[in-house]
Amino acid sequence: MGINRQTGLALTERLLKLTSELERISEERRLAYEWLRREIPGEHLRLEDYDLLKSRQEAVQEVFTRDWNRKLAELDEWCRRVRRRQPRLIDLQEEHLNNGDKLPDALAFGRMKLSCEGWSGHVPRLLPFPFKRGIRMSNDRKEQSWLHQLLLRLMTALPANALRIVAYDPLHLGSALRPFLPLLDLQKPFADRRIWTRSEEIEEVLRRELDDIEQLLQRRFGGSAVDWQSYNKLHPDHAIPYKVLVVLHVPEQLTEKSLWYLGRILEFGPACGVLPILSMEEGSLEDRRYDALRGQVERLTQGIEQLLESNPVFRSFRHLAVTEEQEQWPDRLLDLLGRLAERYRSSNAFIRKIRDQWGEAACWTASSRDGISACIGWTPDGREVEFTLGRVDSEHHALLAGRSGSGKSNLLHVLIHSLCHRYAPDELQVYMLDYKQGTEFAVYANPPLPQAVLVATESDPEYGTTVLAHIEQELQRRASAFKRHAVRDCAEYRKNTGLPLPRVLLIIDEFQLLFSENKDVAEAAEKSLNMLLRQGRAYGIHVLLATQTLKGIQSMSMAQLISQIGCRMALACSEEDSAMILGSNNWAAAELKSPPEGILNDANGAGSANRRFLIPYAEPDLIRSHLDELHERSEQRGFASSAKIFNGAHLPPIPDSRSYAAQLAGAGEPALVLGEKLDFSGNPLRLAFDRQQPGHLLIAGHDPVIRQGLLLSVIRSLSLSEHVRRIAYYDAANKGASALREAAVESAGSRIRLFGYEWDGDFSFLDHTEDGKADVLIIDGLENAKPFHSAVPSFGKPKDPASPADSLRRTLESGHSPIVIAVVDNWRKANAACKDLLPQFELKIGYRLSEDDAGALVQGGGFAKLKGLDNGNKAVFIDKLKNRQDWFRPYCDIHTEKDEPW
Ligand SMILES: Nc1ncnc2c1ncn2[C@@H]1O[C@H](COP(=O)(O)OP(=O)(O)OP(=O)(O)O)[C@@H](O)[C@H]1O
Repeated sequence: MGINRQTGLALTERLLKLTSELERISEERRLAYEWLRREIPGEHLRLEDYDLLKSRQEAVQEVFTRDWNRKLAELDEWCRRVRRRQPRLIDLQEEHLNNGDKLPDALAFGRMKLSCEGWSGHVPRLLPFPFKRGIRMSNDRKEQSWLHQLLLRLMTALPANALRIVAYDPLHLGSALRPFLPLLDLQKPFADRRIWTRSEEIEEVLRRELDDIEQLLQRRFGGSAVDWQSYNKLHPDHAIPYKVLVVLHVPEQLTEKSLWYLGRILEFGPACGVLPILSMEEGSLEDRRYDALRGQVERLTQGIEQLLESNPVFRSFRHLAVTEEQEQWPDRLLDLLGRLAERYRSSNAFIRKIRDQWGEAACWTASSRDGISACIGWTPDGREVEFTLGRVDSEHHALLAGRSGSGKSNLLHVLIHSLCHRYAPDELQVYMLDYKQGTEFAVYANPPLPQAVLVATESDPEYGTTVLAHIEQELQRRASAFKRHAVRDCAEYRKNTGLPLPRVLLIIDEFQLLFSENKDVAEAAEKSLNMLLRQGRAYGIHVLLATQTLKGIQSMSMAQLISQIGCRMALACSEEDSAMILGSNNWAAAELKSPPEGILNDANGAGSANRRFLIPYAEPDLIRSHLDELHERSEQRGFASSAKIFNGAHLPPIPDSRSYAAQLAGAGEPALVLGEKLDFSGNPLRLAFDRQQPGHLLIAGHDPVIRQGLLLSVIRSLSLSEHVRRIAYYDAANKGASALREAAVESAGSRIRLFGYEWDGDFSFLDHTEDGKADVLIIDGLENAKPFHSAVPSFGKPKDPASPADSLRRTLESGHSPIVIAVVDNWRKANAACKDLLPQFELKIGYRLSEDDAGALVQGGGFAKLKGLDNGNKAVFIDKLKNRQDWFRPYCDIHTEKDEPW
């Protein structure tokens, strides 16, 4: 309403001043008459004196009438101004509802009749707003009706978004507020959508309100804002609503804790925009148990009667008679309530921004010693909703679920940003493992989120298990350290040793995919997750699992896994999912309108612990700029980023020669560097050929990009290896691309000889090892390499030297130089053409093979059936001799597709 902004003077003062002016004018007239009487005594007046007196009196009256009328007109204008916005309650109409965003600085409540001689008029009685102290009243009908009137006035005079009401009525089960019950279904102004009635409920509600007050005092205020009003003035875009806390029949059903909470709220509430209104019987706090509260009520509240008494200034008037007139309850309230409901409904749109949660002062100042928490949204009545893990009184792991499009990714962004705003990298480490297709978490890779240890997008289940294993190792490391220092948990470790120990948060989006592919992987994942969920708490390791649905995965021992997760966050989903996420019989999530609504439940899904909240939108630009800010801050503070980046959608690019050389340095034998290990380390996969018994390598799979990448890696590795003398490259499939040829010649120079598909296969120029260096024969397309197929008869004289096929077989059997590296594109064809050769290779690499072909590849090696090789950007290396199996991601040449055939 902002009336004071227009006048520069608060309304209450203005009306008081104008009324006092009327009194002053009357008093001035009286004084003037008195003076005249003294000057011109009335007895035995001469005629001319009488005339003089008469004319003087008329002049005084004239001045009086002029001034009086002027002031009256002014007063009238102000009264009309007030009444235009806050008429008497019986005159309230829709147009009087405050549809703006400004708060009034006074509430009209009843009126005063002023009379003076023959004149009388009314001025509204104004109560300064906000109230400086709580209000107490009795339970009698008159005072209860004042309560209704006061609430109605607040609902109509404050903007819809600016008022919240929390009420407790233990004796009448909510019916004490009967006129307002039709509003309960809305989220405003009764944000809880009900009136609390039970002892344990009010204890919880009072605790919550006190927590909010504490939050305001500790986090939101400070600096330039000292209280609710000054904060709202500084932050008009996200002003904190005014809250009325009605507690009827005090101390009925109030536990000891409730009494204590209430006392604190009386003390600190009004400065934080919380108005406690208590009703109680005379003497109901006489018992010694209530001594403290009684004192607080006397000191910190004012009786409603006192509040409604006219200003003492009026009592000193001698001309103006002032009488109070109370409000009357409107007859047609239902109509008005309908309008009010409409207004509250339409104001439900969520207006908070994610940035509202962050303040510069709060950046990286929090300690995670006793747990981590961050604001992830607001309840409909504007209270911050904190996501908390790891505290003594909180849960330790979280589950987030909601159907596709319900805003899971958005909530994860909000959560990650809010946490990473609060905790520096030495307080919090985040592992992000995303199984979703798309680039949702990719934003955290560049620039890397300072707290991120891992940013993995489009992850692979195999890879996921290695991440879990890595975190398990971290847990073990912590366990040993705790044992050494004889401490029980993270907080104690930090307290006793003074050493830093960041909390670890592992976030797995679409975690059900970890269990989707392969039984071995699923079992490994489940085992690790179980271990982290069971033991993570003490070691400051927390897990957040997100999923679209729990259906399907429930069939595994997932139910047990999930039962260990106490904090549940649900977005819109089916009733079935709601019951699975939150807890049986808890279907509340099915009613959610997500985005932006969500439910936070940190009591294992118990229905009474549902906290409905609204999630802010993490705008992409904002996310990016916040990340830049965090990154800059981390550089200033000297936190070196060590985030591992994994993108399952792309193969790693072939490193430059220098990196290859570095990888090969120190190898005492010919070696290949073929890609990155598919594990948390992401280290290069180095494959060395034993000097004594080098073994031969078969590479099989159907994917031109991987094939090309592997061949380039092979050639580059061999040409950089000081233990390789000569290389023969036979392009039997006639598939070689110019890039490959150029790379071969460029890196190996004269050490390489290139052969086309017409080659006769005579590789006798490749000697056995002489000077400790090996020769290598690369057969690219073994299935097409006719000279090496046993089916090809060896024409010529029987005494002719051995055919290339025989020589190759002998070489493979002997396991001696030249080292043979054969590439097979079409496994079936190769199996038909040179079945006898294939088992001779001790070293094998497979990629993009059907389950059967993969089985045939590892046949006889004692390896479990290879699953998951038919898709994904990965390959497996198998060493039969050493019984070794490594999954890896082959390097690829990003230009492969553009190359023309060789
Ligand atoms: N709190 C919010 N306020 C406004 N818009 C939102 C909010 N949360 C999400 N959205 C919007 O809703 C859409 C879906 O959100 P999001 O991608 O986070 O959902 P999701 O549950 O992760 O979906 P999916 O599982 O299909 O990827 C997006 O366009 C997003 O911008």
